[in-house]
Amino acid sequence: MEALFGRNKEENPEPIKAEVQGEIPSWLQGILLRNGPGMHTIGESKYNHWFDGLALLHSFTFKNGEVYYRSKYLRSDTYTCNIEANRIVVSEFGTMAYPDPCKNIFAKAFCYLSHTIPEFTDNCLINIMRNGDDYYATSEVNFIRKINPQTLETLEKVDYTKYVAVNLATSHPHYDSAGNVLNMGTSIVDKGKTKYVIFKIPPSVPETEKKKKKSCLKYLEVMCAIPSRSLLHPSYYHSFGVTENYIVFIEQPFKLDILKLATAYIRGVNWASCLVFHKDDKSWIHLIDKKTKKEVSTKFYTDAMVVFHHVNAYEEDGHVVFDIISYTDNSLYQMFYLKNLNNEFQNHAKLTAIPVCKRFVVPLQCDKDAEVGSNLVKLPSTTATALKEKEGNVYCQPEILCEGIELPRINYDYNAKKYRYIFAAEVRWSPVPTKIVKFDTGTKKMLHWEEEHCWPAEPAFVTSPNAKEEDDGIILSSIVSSDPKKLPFLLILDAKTLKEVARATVNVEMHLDLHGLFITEKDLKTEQEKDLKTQQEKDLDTEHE
Ligand SMILES: CC(C)=CCC/C(C)=C/C=C/C(C)=C/C=C/C(C)=C/C=C/C=C(C)/C=C/C=C(C)/C=C/C1=C(C)CCCC1(C)C
Ligand SMILES: [Fe+2]
Repeated sequence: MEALFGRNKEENPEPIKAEVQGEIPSWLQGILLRNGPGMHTIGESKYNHWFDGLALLHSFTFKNGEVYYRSKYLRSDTYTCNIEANRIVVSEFGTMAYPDPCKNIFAKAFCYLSHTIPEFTDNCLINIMRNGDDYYATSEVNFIRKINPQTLETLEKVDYTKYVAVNLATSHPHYDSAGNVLNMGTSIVDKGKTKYVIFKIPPSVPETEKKKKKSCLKYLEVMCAIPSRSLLHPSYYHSFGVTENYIVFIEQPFKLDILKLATAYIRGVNWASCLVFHKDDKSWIHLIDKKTKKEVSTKFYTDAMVVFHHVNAYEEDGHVVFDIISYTDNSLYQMFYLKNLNNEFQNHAKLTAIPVCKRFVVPLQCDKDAEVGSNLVKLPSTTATALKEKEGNVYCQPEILCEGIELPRINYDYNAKKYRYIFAAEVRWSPVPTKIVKFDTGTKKMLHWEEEHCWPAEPAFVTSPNAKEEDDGIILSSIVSSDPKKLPFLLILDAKTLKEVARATVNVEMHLDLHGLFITEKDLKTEQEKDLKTQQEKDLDTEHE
């Protein structure tokens, strides 16, 4: 346990050929690229929290039925500074470091009101984001780190604040069919006008600008800004939902306390202690119309909850339906403190609220004449309700879809559309993913894959060629083992049956990761190809001149 969570993992930057059992589908060509914390001790100093660890990228490359594994630490400025100092010198969410680049700023009381934004960590350990031909390691602060998806090399550091006024941004962006990135961030240092900002990044730069080799981020567009209900207590959020016409944002009572943040450094506490769950408050559900860029004016709310992952959202007969994994408290973050994840974790690392997959249904037409107390949901397929209240507010009560799943993924071709299947890791009361599950939201039936001592990572769905049905494809997951004698492997399951198709075993110490994505062969461009493309475009331009 200790070994799986807290022990530093070695990187293996050169490709290692995996031993394949079963048959890798011949059409499966590309790279599964994933991110997660790999180093928690630097010299004598240790991070407090598992989500603080230095980002370790790893990938499985599928080529002609063979699989190659590699891993490499993200060479973030955080990594470099820490390794040079041989101790933790940059603060992470769960670990305050001294000295720290933030010192000059946060030593001044109430400096959050000033315009100076301190340089935060660029240890992007949570996910991978695709933007056109570019790939980034992401976290939840204003920095993202461009990476080479084939070699795992770290490229430039990109600062969102140069393009949009956000101090935080999610590591779970969405993508539309045109390849635009849609993401959300929070602006907390803009003259006290705390707000949530929804923005869009195009997949390429305008034709006329191509010669200048500018970044797509230069063409970032702000779609909408939603003022925070409380200027000093913006909500924390880890993801959001999209439907064809709307963005779904939950302003949950799991909030950052800005006054506490401003004094955290001098008080000697971590940033995480400034995140507070107000169990008696409401969770507000915001729907933003993508076309008008305005919020739906009806006030929808539900009970207090803590949400990290949205599963999917869609519209059906005048309703917005969205599925999330929710908790009734903040024990998930507490559970991942490394002091709890030792060999006696069974006693220390326990959730007091298990993840529950819930379906909310929000009516788009709120009949003015509807009686107070009436249910505005007209969908026969769900037990979720939306009750009209006196003040015109609408109180939403969810339908419970299932319990004990996390790290949800779907066939992303069905994102924002009516869908049926959720792929996820099964978790109960401890931070141990025990099974891979496929949940059918229609029949409520579940399929499982499990093996003794095996801890599966978030399952990624890859569509098969000529797919007709939603689950025509395979599931990829990297599996680590709590039995030191058992080697880690990449697992391929048939997404229809959840039966094993093949596995590729690697003789390395693999880390537990968080999130990632699959890049198909055709989307992979070598740096030479990218340069060639730019050159061809330049040549075309000169021909036209
Ligand atoms: C063992 C496994 C893998 C599975 C088991 C199954 C299971 C239960 C899975 C559950 C998984 C979940 C729910 C994962 C969630 C991951 C999260 C929430 C990561 C957040 C990171 C947030 C990060 C890094 C946030 C960093 C934020 C920072 C540094 C903020 C800094 C800040 C500073 C410095 C001052 C100004 C304020 C501000 C807050 C912006
Ligand atoms: Fe996440």
